[in-house]
Amino acid sequence: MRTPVILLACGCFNPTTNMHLRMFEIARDYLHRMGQYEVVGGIISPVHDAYGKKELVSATHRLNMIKLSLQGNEWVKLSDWESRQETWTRTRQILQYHQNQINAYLKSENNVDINEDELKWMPDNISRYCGTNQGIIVKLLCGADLLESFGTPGLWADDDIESIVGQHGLIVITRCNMNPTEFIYNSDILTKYMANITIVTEWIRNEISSTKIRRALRRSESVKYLIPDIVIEYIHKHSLYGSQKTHL
Ligand SMILES: Nc1ncnc2c1ncn2[C@@H]1O[C@H](COP(=O)(O)OP(=O)(O)OP(=O)(O)O)[C@@H](O)[C@H]1O
Ligand SMILES: O=C(O)c1ccc[n+]([C@@H]2O[C@H](COP(=O)([O-])O)[C@@H](O)[C@H]2O)c1
Repeated sequence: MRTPVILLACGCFNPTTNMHLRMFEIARDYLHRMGQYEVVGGIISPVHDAYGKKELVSATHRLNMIKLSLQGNEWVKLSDWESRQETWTRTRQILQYHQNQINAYLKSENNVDINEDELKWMPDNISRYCGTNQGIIVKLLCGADLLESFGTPGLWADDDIESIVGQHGLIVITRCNMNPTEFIYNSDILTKYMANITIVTEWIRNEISSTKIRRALRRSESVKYLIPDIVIEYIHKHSLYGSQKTHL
């Protein structure tokens, strides 16, 4: 029997690129074909403004751009829980919060204890799992750069890495010039929990990143087909990233 899982991607999404959306599709496709997991849904959790990364536009804009990007997408939902907290929250807590809410919902009688706001990011078909006594695991979906950031001294707590990989698990999408398999080999904690890490190879290599999109926008270069048209229009309308509307 397949283990039901939900894929949660965290990050800045500054702005959303087509690669963020593709990441969910190739992960779901690969996991279905491998047969171990059943992907119940996907969640995007944009980072809090207090994360304070250079050039980060407000969470309000980033949430709006994700909402626009997800129009017509039936299985990936936006969660604003992280951005509504008082300050930046560590990824371990974000995974735990969403997993606890989902499993509490599945166990609760008539779902009386669940706040309506929390339902917005839950997969539409979640009630199928009510009464099955089958817990749902929320896994962290990320690119290989996020995995490699585990090795940045002082950035992640060892306990958190152990909990994220041991209790949730990782689905890692390969990125240009990165070797996640070697990175795992070099880490004792990651090697210990290797069975909980799935590497998905993006064979159609690309170097799309939000950094390059912001750079192009600043220089008034076209970003069409790299991010959704509707997001480009939003960026121009709100003059984000130093963009000036020369063309779509
Ligand atoms: N081209 C890509 N290939 C694989 N994963 C990607 C790609 N772009 C983004 N991701 C993943 O999407 C998640 C959210 O990414 P994030 O918002 O940090 O995007 P980014 O493009 O890496 O941003 P920035 O360039 O601003 O650092 C991360 O796990 C990141 O690894
Ligand atoms: O939980 C942690 O300790 C932790 C440490 C560093 C980064 N993160 C998360 O990882 C994501 C990094 O995004 P970025 O754009 O800086 O690559 C973002 O969602 C952060 O909240 C999380």
